[in-house]
Amino acid sequence: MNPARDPDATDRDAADLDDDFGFAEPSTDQSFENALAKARDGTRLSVDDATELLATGTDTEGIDPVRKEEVLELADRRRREEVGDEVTFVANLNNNVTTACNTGCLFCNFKDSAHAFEADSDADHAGFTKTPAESRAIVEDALDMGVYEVCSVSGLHPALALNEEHHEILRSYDDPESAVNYKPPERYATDPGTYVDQIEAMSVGGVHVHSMTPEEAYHAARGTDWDYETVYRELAAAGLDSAPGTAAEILVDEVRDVICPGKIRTDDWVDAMEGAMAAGLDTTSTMMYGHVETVAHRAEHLGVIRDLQDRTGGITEFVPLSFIHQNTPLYRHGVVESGPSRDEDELVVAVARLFLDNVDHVQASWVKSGDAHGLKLLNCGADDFMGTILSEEITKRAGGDYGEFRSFGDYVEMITAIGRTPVERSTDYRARRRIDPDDGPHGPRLGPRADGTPMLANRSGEGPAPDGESAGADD
Ligand SMILES: C[S@@+](CC[C@H](N)C(=O)[O-])C[C@H]1O[C@@H](n2cnc3c(N)ncnc32)[C@H](O)[C@@H]1O
Ligand SMILES: Nc1c(NC[C@H](O)[C@H](O)[C@H](O)CO)[nH]c(=O)[nH]c1=O
Ligand SMILES: N[C@@H](Cc1ccc(O)cc1)C(=O)O
Ligand code: SF4
Repeated sequence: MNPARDPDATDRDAADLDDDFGFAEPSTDQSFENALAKARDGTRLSVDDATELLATGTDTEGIDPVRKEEVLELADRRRREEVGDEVTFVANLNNNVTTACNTGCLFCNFKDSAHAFEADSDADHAGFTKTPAESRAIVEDALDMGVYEVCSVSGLHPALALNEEHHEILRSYDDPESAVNYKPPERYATDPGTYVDQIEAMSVGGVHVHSMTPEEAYHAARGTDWDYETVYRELAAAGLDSAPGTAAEILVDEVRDVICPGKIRTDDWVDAMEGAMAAGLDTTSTMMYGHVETVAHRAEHLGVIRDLQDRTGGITEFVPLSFIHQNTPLYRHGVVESGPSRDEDELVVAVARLFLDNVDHVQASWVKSGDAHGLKLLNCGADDFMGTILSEEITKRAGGDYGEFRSFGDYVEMITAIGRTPVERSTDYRARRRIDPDDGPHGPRLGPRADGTPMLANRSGEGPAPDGESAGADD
């Protein structure tokens, strides 16, 4: 066990942490000024350049406010040159299938110990497992509200297998629980079905199914010799349209060893993403930052994503995920004192825009940052403001309280308030609809059943939820 993951650690300051983790202090042979000049000229940035920009110079402690503004301004200009003044968002729904997971990531409070879900368990848990039929009903309901996409990411439930053949393989192990993290569905109070069952259930009425992260694809292949392309092809045949690039966290193994020792390593994550794209799926890419990593790790992570995109071209967007700390093991055990500062959020968005010259879209998240700061991030290089989502469990359980829903009316008001043009998009950004702010009331039109009716308007007595209040589907 890594001594850095001392569960009794308390009240350590950042300097101690650096020592404890044994991470090198960021320093490069590049200067901030040179890196900035390269960004200004549009020269492709190196990982060292990105480190300097993220640090506003590794030669000084902390973030220099004047240098930060220089980086943000360049990124905002680059955004305008590359994608213009439109701000996109998607009419979508989150449908997490299960919170049962034994992977033990220390930044995550979404998961519940899978033992608590067993039929004969007395343990209390606040989580859930949905059957395929329940998933279908939730998606059907959301289709009627006009959604284009269902985004589905879940815990690695021990009874989840790709398909029946996978169940047979997993069952055939001696001691499948410890050998391949498997327990048969009959041991649990609720059977989630197979991954294929869940995708088939959600793939209804022409909705776009965005699901199966690299970590889930690993789980869907565990104990077999199937490669990722084979797994994703099977899922695509069941109706999967694209894969979320979460489970990326920080794509540097010395950081993964600390925050998610049970997860796949960086090379495996990259393999899974390549497998998804070889199977013809689009993907998104993410980085969850602001916990134990240094700016050099963030820069290296961006390097991994840019290289992957050079090889594949299938990444539609980059989604920075600001670490929400309040209820997580990392914070409760005193390993970190907080998530990232707003300055860090702004610099991550800006440097992503400048460094990822082959990824068109950078997302700002109202779930992670709230409306006001989310809008600020749209002036630091971001051009997408995520989606309506209707339900949010990951950030909420981690302690975030910016709510679970934004209506088209909210979006139009926010985006026009910063002088930009609101645009409804498809998941892959190929379908785009500019919205005339004066032509309200606003609702989705790209979804297979969308007719412009405001979302939630056809639900009795329910209006859009104000900030901080739940408007999502019940789990
Ligand atoms: C909760 S997992 C669910 C899917 C699957 N189990 C996996 O790990 O890919 C999805 C992603 O949520 C993000 N996440 C989890 N906890 C978070 C937190 N406290 N703050 C910000 N993002 C978080 C992580 O990037 C993680 O990969
Ligand atoms: N940034 C967050 C997202 N982003 C995902 C988008 O809503 C959408 O699924 C994607 O852009 C593909 O079209 N989702 C969350 O649940 N939480 C976030 O913080
Ligand atoms: N990153 C995923 C979706 C996602 C993001 C953050 C989360 O906490 C959960 C899911 C995507 O856009 O493809
Ligand atoms: S991040 Fe995903 S794999 Fe890790 S504990 Fe949470 S749900 Fe499980």
